[in-house]
Amino acid sequence: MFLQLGFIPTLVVSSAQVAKEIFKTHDIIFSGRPVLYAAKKLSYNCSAVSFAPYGDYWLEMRKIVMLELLGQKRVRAFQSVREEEVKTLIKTVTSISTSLNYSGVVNLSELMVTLANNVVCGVAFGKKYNGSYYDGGDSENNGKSGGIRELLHETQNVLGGFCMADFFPPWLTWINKFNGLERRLNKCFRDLDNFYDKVIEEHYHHFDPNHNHNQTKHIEDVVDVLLQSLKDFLNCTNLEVKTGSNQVEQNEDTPGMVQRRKLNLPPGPIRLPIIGNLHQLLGNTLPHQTFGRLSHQYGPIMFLQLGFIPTLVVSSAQVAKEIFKTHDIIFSGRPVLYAAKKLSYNCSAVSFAPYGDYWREMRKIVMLELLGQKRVRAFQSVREEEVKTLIKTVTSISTSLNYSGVVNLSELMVTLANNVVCGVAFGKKYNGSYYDGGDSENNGKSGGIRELLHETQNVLGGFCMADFYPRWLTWINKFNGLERRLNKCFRDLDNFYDKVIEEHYHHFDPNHNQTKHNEDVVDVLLQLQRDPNQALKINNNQIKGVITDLFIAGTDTTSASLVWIMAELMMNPEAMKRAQKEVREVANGKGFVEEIQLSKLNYIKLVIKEGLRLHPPVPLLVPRETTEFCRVKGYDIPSGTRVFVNAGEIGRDSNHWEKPNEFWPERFLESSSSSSIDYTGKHFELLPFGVGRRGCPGINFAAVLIELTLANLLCRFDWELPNGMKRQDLNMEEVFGLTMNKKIPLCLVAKVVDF
Ligand code: HEM
Repeated sequence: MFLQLGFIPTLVVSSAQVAKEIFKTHDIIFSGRPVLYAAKKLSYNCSAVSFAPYGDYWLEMRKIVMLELLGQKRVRAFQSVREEEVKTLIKTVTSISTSLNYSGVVNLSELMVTLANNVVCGVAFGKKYNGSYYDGGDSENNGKSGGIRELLHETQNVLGGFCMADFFPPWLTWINKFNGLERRLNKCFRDLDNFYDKVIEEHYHHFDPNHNHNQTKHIEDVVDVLLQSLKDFLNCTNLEVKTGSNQVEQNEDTPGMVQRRKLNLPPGPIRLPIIGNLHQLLGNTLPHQTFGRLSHQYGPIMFLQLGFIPTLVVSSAQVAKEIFKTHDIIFSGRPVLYAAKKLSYNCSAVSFAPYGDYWREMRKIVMLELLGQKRVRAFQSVREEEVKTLIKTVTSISTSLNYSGVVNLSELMVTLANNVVCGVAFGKKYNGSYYDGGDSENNGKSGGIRELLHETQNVLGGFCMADFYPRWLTWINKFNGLERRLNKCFRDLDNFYDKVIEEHYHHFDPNHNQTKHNEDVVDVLLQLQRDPNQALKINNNQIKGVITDLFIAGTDTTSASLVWIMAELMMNPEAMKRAQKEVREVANGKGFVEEIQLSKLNYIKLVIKEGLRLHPPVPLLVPRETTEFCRVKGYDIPSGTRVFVNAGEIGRDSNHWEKPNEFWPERFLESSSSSSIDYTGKHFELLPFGVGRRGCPGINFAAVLIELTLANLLCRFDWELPNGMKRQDLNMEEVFGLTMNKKIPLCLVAKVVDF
């Protein structure tokens, strides 16, 4: 039977036959657990078995529980605990039945609870804790206020009670503030947590040969077993608890018992309560510059707390190498960010999918079918046509009186990159309004697709407080306008994509009157959708997610690179002269460099490398998130740590680069020491496209477009600064966003060169 409980689609199974079909055929699919409000908190962010999401982590934890705690051998080992408790029960019943006070009436309900609690206590902790949890449960206050039995009773009640927020979207959890549930839950959690801390502390002594614990020999209990596996895992000879300036005891928000130990975290600035180091990030400088400055003080592996988020910042090639050579998989997660989640159709595209089988399949599709060398070559005509249009536009502006010859290269580069990605993705340009499917011409005006993509970049790249706090705080976005902007963006993009997909259905209809066209990305994805041999069945939302990926990851990055490279060439006339000489020789009097001739351009490639070194368009890469606990350079890195690799800082590290702040393409010439360094992720000194499994898959796509465009801008025109401006007056400031753009648009005068 199907029901809708609040916002939650709900299935109720009420016969053996249906249960059999489900669990014989679809057991894995039905093995997830919902994230329930109280259970999440009390199970330490779903880190135990019962509420862990189905997956590798749950499998490991269940293995531990089955092997070490609940397997037959272990159950047998606790025989004496059970027998002792049942004997105590019998004694109690006997004494009540013979006592005059109780007139022989036994409250079996109460006694069964006591029995079960005592057995679990004995098995879990090696002794009964009947007392108050304030003193670690040692005093005797059987069932009275402040007692452990009472605390467990309250925990059961909180877990079992009706919670409105479990049936509505996460932002509605604020309701629990008013109905008292949050207060009760927090109190329960705090009391349990304090009690557990004391129990664990007591158990540490069982491992310490020097501790005078005057213990009687005891059966190994559950806490002993878990501490032993932690000890084995950490390969420690003792469970010494370290102390130091940057060590925290982690007990929530990061799955796994390992985090219950004091961690030896990398150095970092002092954290303030609640905001951690967020205030440092919100200063006047840009995040990669702030991180750069802090890393000079705290080192190339630095730990911060941004709001509630443990954060690692990597600022040297050496640390990046250690991480991505040794722990690439652990560092291949992505955090779930508020705006990215919505705009990537619930992380269903490549860039924000969590690391795992689904991401692997989607990335394979994107690499094989959309961004691989063969496919990139197939789109040569789209690129050449767009670069020719660009040259025509610049020519017409430079000869027109209206514009006094001044070309806004920043704007033209965005148009170029958008048009190329549109051509590749949809088979045609959509410059118009998204209300009519983008067909009318309203280049960049209100309601236009370019404007919509621009707003999408802004929403994605803006600062979102909820990305640094627990999920229930996302209601903030209702008040600061982000949610409204995000929903509008999503709706408009979604409507537009629907129309584009609808149009593409006709390409598969033999009766539809079509003109011949090149196969575009939407065609390829729709074909895969119909392919019965395709392992991953992709739906329309996934197709939309992939298209968003191409636009968001591929347009601004490419245009920003071109703008920065042109700006650097304007600042360095010698390099400009040398680059122009090369392209004009290769063009051989034709006035246009074709793609096939790009392989002859050597110096241009060095210019691009140098531009990307000084101005990586995504200077902190796309944030990663660790999927497990690991150690780097002797430091503990907890699971769920957000990771920024400061490619901007690494590219200007004076330990690796001579004259690091100078634009000097010659550093990559064959005769020099940096000649072998390229940007494909093999050399950790230069990481504009990222690194490892999650490195940029669009590298070929971007490289060929940047080379072709730059070559032709330099071939066809001589460039000058407008209005008598001097080189040193050219503003090279950066502006914060998803992509690091030049703050002031690059406006230059183009002089057409005759061929
Ligand atoms: C100059 C141009 C470009 C630069 C500098 C750039 C840079 C990056 C960076 C730094 C990352 C994150 C890598 C990491 O986490 O290690 C990335 C990821 C990505 N890029 Fe690019 N990119 C560019 C162009 C493109 C293009 C043209 C496309 C597609 C048309 C593209 C598609 C992607 C995708 C899908 C991802 C996510 C990969 C994943 O998470 O598995 N990029 N890019």
